[in-house]
Amino acid sequence: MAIFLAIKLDGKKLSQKIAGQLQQRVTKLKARGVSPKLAVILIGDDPASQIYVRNKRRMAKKIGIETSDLRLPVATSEEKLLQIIAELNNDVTVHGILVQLPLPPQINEETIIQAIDPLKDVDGFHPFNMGKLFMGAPYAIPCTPNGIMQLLAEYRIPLAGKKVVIVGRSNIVGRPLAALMINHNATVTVAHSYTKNLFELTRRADILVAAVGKAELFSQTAIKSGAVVIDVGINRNAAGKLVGDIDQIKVADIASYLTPVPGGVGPMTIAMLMKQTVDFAERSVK
Ligand SMILES: NC(=O)C1=CN([C@@H]2O[C@H](COP(=O)(O)OP(=O)(O)OC[C@H]3O[C@@H](n4cnc5c(N)ncnc54)[C@H](OP(=O)(O)O)[C@@H]3O)[C@@H](O)[C@H]2O)C=CC1
Ligand SMILES: Nc1nc(=O)c2c([nH]1)NC[C@@H]1CN(c3ccc(C(=O)N[C@@H](CCC(=O)O)C(=O)O)cc3)C=[N+]21
Repeated sequence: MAIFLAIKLDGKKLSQKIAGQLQQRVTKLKARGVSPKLAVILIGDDPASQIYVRNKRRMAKKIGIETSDLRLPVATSEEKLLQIIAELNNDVTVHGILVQLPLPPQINEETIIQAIDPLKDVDGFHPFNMGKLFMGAPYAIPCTPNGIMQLLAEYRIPLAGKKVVIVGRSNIVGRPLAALMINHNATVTVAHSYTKNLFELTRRADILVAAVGKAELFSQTAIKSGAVVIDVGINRNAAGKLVGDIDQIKVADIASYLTPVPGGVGPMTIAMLMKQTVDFAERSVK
């Protein structure tokens, strides 16, 4: 049997290359009097969101994107949040608005997402943007799925006619990624917690995307020899170490390509968030 030593899909490196390109676009925008600005709202203290906010601030600073981080107490009311979003929608100096998910239970996620101006919706979660994406004519693309597509394109990994299995059907990752993969002519299967014989299914995938949130759920027996494996999961293992949904060491022996954790999908998510903000700022002057 062929032994593959997987090629690393280096999201950290590609995100830095993209940051360099964005820096130049931001310089041009600033020369025209427009300073791209992203507003981030974080309610409470979800650990994955904390990492995200920190890394975002760092990359925005490097590129020259202004950020305003609003940290609100976990008891914030839905009315208060809606009022803040309305102000940001009306603020012409703000090009992108992102509300960190998950939200505390007193706030309805759907209500909040629908309150964001779709033209400032950098996450691409508004039904207008999700609808456009599923119809094959996206306006804003959710950042994590977009980052995955950019990484596959950078390494010239073909998608047309490939069997893609996505495990996870969240609005953040699985569903929009399924739409993008369909748009790129892949044959897509989406698995979730009700899926039967999960590993039998994933073993047939040419490209496997794991977006579950269960530390090292997928090992060798779940993967076809030579498959491309994308690890979206961000988890802490028993020893407190940051690990993905893939058993990286074992799967590296049989996959052809593999995204590391950290340094794979995570940095690409941030790069795509920055790109979306710059895209919106450019559209505001055209
Ligand atoms: N690197 C990055 O940029 C990002 C990383 N993440 C990480 O990715 C992971 C997933 O995030 P997110 O999509 O928001 O998570 P959610 O919890 O919203 O979704 C998890 C999905 O996995 C499914 N699932 C749960 N258990 C199983 C199982 N045993 N077998 C098969 N499917 C299962 C769920 O099924 P069901 O729908 O039936 O409940 C659900 O569809 C997390 O670790 C998160 O931290 C998230 C966003 C960005
Ligand atoms: N409205 C909204 N949009 C999101 O896109 C969103 C969200 N809410 N809530 C939380 C999840 C999670 N998420 C991550 C993004 C980047 C890293 C990231 O930078 N990861 C690095 C970090 C490593 C580290 O610093 O330890 C890496 O994987 O290399 C992690 C997690 C976006 N999410």
